[in-house]
Amino acid sequence: MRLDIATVCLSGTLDDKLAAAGRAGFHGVEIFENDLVVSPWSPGEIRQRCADLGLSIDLYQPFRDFEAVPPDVFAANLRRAERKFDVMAQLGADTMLVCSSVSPDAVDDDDLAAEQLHELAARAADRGIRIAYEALAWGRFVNTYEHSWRIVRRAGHPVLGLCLDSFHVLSKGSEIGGIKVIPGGKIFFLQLADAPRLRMDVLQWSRHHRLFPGHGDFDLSAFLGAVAATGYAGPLSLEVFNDVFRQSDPARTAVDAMRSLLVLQEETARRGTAEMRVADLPVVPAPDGYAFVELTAPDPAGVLASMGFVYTGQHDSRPAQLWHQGDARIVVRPGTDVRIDALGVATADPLGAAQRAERLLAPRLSDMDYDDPGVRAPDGVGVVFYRPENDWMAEFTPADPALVNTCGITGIDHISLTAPFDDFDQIALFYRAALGLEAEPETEFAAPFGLIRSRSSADRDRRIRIALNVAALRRGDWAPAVAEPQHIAFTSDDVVASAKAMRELGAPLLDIPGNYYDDLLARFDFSAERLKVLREHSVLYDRDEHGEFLHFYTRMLGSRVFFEVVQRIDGYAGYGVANSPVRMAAHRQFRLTHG
Ligand SMILES: O=C(O)c1ccc(O)c(O)c1
Ligand SMILES: [Mg+2]
Repeated sequence: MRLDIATVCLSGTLDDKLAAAGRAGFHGVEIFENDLVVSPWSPGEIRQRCADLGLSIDLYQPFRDFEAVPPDVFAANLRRAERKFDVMAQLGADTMLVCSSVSPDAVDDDDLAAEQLHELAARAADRGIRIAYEALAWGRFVNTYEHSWRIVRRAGHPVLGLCLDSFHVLSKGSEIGGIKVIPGGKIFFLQLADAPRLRMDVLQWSRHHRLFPGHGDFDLSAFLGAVAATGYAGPLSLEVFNDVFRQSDPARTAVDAMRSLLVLQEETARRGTAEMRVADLPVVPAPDGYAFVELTAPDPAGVLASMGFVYTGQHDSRPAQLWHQGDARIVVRPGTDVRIDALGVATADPLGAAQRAERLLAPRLSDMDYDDPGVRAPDGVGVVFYRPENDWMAEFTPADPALVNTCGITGIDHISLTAPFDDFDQIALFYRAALGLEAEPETEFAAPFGLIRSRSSADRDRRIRIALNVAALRRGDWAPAVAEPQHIAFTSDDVVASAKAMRELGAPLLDIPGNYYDDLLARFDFSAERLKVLREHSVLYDRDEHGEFLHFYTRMLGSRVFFEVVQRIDGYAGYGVANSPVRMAAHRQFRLTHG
């Protein structure tokens, strides 16, 4: 299917927007009138520019406040329309979007609306133009797709059809089953936007908070499935009004937008909509877990050894060391600060997985860095794919077996990354789509330096879990929060024993304040002995409907990375998010007292 984007989605002037859309691989655009009016290019030049970029102009919009008005206003509106048809002729655009009226001049009269739209369509037909009528969710009298369809049907003109916009339909909670009775040929245009569920005025919601598909809470694949079932064969066009995107690098936004459409098509097809031709995204087996996590660090040996890791080998061609404990493997390469460089993901089909991620517009990693196929995620973290049988370990020359002081770590539970506010949604969608993960419910918590949104995703078997937090914005000079913390959470079958063993080896564990334990006692009916053990070892606690969660943290290593050790009891499914503010405050306290 043709994949389009409205120029309103992207920041900049028309040349920035078109270049970004073209480069991201879109087939066509909706030209927003404002973008055209402020452009130094004539409509003919815009047409040429689009052609050079391989873009068609599939819609001109918006034409407002046209229908159901008194005769004098109607005459003026027709004159206005004729001037826009002139522009469209020069643009080579054949479809004009007419929004349902919000005008105080309009009257509540469907017959009059149909009659006037018929007249508009007759004039459009003379110019080879089609009219797509869209019910704005805040339209004065027409604000549901069902109502706009009744009027279009009553008008009965072949070049008058509907524009369906997922935001207007889903924001009102309309029944999407009704879409299936509309003949596909009468749907002239389809606009797609997601949004978070918010309780607010619908116009404000639409103008400020629309999102690309997969970033919000709407069931867009059900919506697209319903539209596809009508036989609609026109473009899938993104129309997202969003305060952040209006200011962001349009090239990056356009890539994010394209990725969201590819994922939406795939999901719609997977949910059984035969009409939806699948984007050629390779389908790959579920990941088998973390092969390893790669860190840059100046002096890894100290901390990893104090946590019971064993130095296992030196890479044959790169300055990288392999450390392991249980099934947790850490590759460390020397560098000035500590950061997570790459996730090694075990999969039965490494090449397919890398091709899928590449098709999702992630750049391929160079062979210089890794012998195996990998990509760079939008947050800069490498994702490298390996067969599960560990053949990648052959690249390391085994080290002399060191003194083994295991501290009970059995594997990697999850990776936690922090994304800048503006990129959070696209980074979350990328990891989910590239690795075949399912989104877990989004949470938010009040942390010392900001309200933090947190969203995790995991594969069905919970072998790969990625938790993503929004970075605190760090407004002004008051910026005490760690910029973009990252951490690796290891599993242990006995967290208290692990904490004890690590303390004995001198691991830099994080002390948790006494108030936290007093509060635990109030919230949970602990025995005095149990509480004493948790307090003594700075082990935190959480509980969900499945079971219990025990975990502890290290101090910050370098400027942004720390480790966690977790124990999930009876299928606890969360991440101890309730304890995150405690951890953040404790990291802050350590910085204050130890510099
Ligand atoms: O917010 C608006 O006015 C507006 C304009 C054009 C559209 O297609 C739309 O969905 C909303
Ligand atoms: Mg719209």
